[in-house]
Amino acid sequence: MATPCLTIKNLTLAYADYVIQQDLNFTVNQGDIFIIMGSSGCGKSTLLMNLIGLMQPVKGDVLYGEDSLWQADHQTRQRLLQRTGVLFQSGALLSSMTLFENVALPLTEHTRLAAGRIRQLVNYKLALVGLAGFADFYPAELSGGMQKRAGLARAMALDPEILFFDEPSAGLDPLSAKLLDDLIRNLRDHLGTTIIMVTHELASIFAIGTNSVFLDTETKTMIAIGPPQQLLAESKDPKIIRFLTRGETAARPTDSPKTPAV
Ligand SMILES: Nc1ncnc2c1ncn2[C@@H]1O[C@H](COP(=O)(O)OP(=O)(O)OP(=O)(O)O)[C@@H](O)[C@H]1O
Repeated sequence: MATPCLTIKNLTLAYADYVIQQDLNFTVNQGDIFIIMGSSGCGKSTLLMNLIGLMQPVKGDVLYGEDSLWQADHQTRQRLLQRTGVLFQSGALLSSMTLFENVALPLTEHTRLAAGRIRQLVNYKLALVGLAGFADFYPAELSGGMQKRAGLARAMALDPEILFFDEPSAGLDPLSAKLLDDLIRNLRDHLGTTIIMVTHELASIFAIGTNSVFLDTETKTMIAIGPPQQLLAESKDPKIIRFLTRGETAARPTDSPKTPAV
């Protein structure tokens, strides 16, 4: 049976009085690769910030397992957030540090592990993302795909239960994007990490998404939830169909069971 990892309850997101999304209710289960999708500006990144403690919702709550993120005191919130890792669009590596130092940073900041143990863990994480042998390189000496994978190694440094990604494959060529998808799926399969990903890359959405939510700009709320393939095959909402077929299909034909091509 599916175990809830993150529960989003009646969430309303706003910048001051400007409501971005409201009445969001959904559950991310352990082991999901959960996609947050919707057109540009609908509020995907804003939702992510409310899930990772960087921005407080104006209403509702986020539960990590059974623990409230937003009713909790600061210390408890920090403890809950230590179970997470985040990879932002930019990869956010520190340019003045080598890959080794970048990946070691969360370990030196948040643990009391001995230097030798940290070295072992960093080398393991770099090997995990295919960057063994690049520990002494600086971010500027790497390709965009390698920088993303290094960012992933850093996000994985503290063995998070949940990994959040904001547009991980943005700016990558299709092959590097596919490699990153494969890596994300491997992490889920081998380490059991739950993945929550903001993206509008259709290839990634269909390749690795096990469940998804669709945020709508017009109504300012979610208008669909379900596995992406299922939404593509079954949704009757023109907005969802247009999005998932890159605008090639405006509405589902009623006389043909054929799935539109993507
Ligand atoms: N700091 C801010 N203050 C006020 N409004 C903001 C702020 N950040 C974002 N917004 C607005 O909130 C809305 C949602 O932005 P957000 O970046 O969450 O959307 P998104 O779906 O992630 O977009 P994209 O796909 O283009 O990255 C947009 O209208 C944006 O202009």
